[in-house]
Amino acid sequence: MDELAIEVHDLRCAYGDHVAVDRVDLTVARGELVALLGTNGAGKTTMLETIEGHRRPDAGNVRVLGLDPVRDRLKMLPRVGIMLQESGFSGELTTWETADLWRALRSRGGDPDAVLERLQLAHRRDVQVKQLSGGERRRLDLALAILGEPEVLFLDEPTTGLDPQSRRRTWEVVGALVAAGTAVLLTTHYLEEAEELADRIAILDGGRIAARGTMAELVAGMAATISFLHPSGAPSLPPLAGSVATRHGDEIVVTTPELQRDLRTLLAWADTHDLRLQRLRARDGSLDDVFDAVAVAEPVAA
Ligand SMILES: Nc1ncnc2c1ncn2[C@@H]1O[C@H](COP(=O)(O)OP(=O)(O)OP(=O)(O)O)[C@@H](O)[C@H]1O
Repeated sequence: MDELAIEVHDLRCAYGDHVAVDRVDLTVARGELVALLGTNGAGKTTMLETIEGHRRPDAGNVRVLGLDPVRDRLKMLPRVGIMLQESGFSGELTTWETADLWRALRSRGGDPDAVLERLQLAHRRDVQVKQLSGGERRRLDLALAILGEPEVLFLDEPTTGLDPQSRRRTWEVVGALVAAGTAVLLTTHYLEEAEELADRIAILDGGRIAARGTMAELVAGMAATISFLHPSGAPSLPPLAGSVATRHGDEIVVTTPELQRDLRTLLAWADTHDLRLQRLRARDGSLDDVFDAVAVAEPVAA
């Protein structure tokens, strides 16, 4: 069995003269979740639509389960689940009728009641879709995408509009599918969603992959920071070799390659001078920092 469920090689997609996806490579293995992040207009949706077979690439190669998503569409569809940003289901049908219709259309099998139970929609099975709340509809979208346990799952911003509890429940369901061997390609604007779920992360910017790797690999190059309110009348800071201290209003921010060493030095300095460091915070580099670095590096139009 092919270990790679999704293979994208040298993909290029353009709208007229505008290149939306520019020579991108990406793979997702079975049992792996890859999160595609990016600024607005970075090309995530275009890329996802092309991998799903809704658009033909202008150049490059896409394979899903070894199949060409456009040419072999009918063979591919029963084996994949797709959760779009907006679903176009009739509001007149009930939740259960929608799931049952979807099962018949996708000829993929699966038990509508089981999947509704899994997404905590069993109590809403006989309610018309138009009467569901926004969050319930989003959960129904996911229920339909995972009906019949697809081998590959595409999730386009799956938790937008969900409350924290529903979001966590969604993460549990997706995590269980990945553990059972499903390959998942996810786009999201929630960095904590990528941190929670992704085995690997790719950050798209202006149609190109600007950064990629595991969470650990991505944040490895990011400096840690220590911040605190500058105590009034405090003497100058102790020497912190290789670190940079800046002042933002009343706050001191130390950017450091040696978090533990500098924190120890600063606490000793505060003890010696009998200072209280208010709003003291120390943290490692984060995905936000990686994302900011990508966004900041964006060329400014002349
Ligand atoms: N139908 C279209 N015709 C022309 N340009 C388009 C079309 N759809 C998208 N674009 C452009 O292609 C680029 C990529 O858009 P895309 O929707 O793929 O980005 P995205 O990363 O999904 O953005 P968002 O996070 O805002 O949803 C953008 O510059 C967008 O304006």
